[in-house]
Amino acid sequence: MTSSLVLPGDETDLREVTASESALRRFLHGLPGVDQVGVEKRVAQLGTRSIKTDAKAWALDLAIRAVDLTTLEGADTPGKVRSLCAKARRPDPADPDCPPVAAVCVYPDLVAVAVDALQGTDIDVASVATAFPSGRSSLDVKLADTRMAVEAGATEIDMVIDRGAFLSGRYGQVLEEIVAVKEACGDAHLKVILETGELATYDNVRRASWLALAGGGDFVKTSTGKVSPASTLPVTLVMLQAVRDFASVTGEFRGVKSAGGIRTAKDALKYLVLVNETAGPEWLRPDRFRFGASSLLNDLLMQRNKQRTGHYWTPDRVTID
Ligand SMILES: O=C[C@H](O)COP(=O)(O)O
Repeated sequence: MTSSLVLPGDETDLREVTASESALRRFLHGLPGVDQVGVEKRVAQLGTRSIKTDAKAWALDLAIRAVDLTTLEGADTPGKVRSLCAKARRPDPADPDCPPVAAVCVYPDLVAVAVDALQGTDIDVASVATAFPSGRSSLDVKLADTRMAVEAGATEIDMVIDRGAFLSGRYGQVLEEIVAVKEACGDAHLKVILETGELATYDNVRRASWLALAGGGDFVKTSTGKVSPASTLPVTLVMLQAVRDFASVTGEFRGVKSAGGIRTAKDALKYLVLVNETAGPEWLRPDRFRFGASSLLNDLLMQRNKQRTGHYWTPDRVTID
């Protein structure tokens, strides 16, 4: 078993931690337990925070810049992906100051279409891979899926962990898959989807986050959007604590992507408050925090417009996300 990561200092050396299944289990089960009541209370408290007008305008723009504009439907077509890319480039065609989103996220077979449509921009093309959303396939198939997306031009890969293996305690297998997919990514960034709605406990979310980080994930991502519950504020808090603690031990900054079920600007702002208060303001940037969302952008744009003009858009200004 190998890890791409060596922790500085000698208290926790992930080379040793990941050297054997038993050491890995000891490490993951030795992580402090999550105080469920405390986490939920903290989220409820932060949810009541109001944001001042200036900060709100800034936060709405940040939220737009942090969106991975997503379409992951069996019925997706090149035409739909092109429309989405046009929206990603210029979310509000009437306002040249409106920032573009961070990335467009699609299935592997539509990566080339997105790459072509986003030429000349800094917008990333993210592809789900590794037998998304279930992750139920052989490692060879998962690696082939990843390579296909990267060869087509994906700059970000959103993999899923094998939840069956994780819940059975086969942590070494999960880690090895993450390490292998990271290698197959080459220069593309790797987001590791935990599918928190299937992990049952916050302790498992914390353990899976550390596994993903130890395996070289650039981001830990909550959900596929195909399982309910998808992203929640409490699981995001636990994941933010993991990247914060990982950074304090290793000096390496990794990101969190909250994905699935986030549809309103009001909720997006609650997430940004949570990021600020849990990981810190250093994480309030699109390379350290993302929203994976298929239908959040329109509400962000409507609230942005309301903020600037004092009135909402008329329905004809709203296009598909
Ligand atoms: O990764 C992103 C999710 O699939 C999007 O989920 P959503 O359709 O609930 O926004």
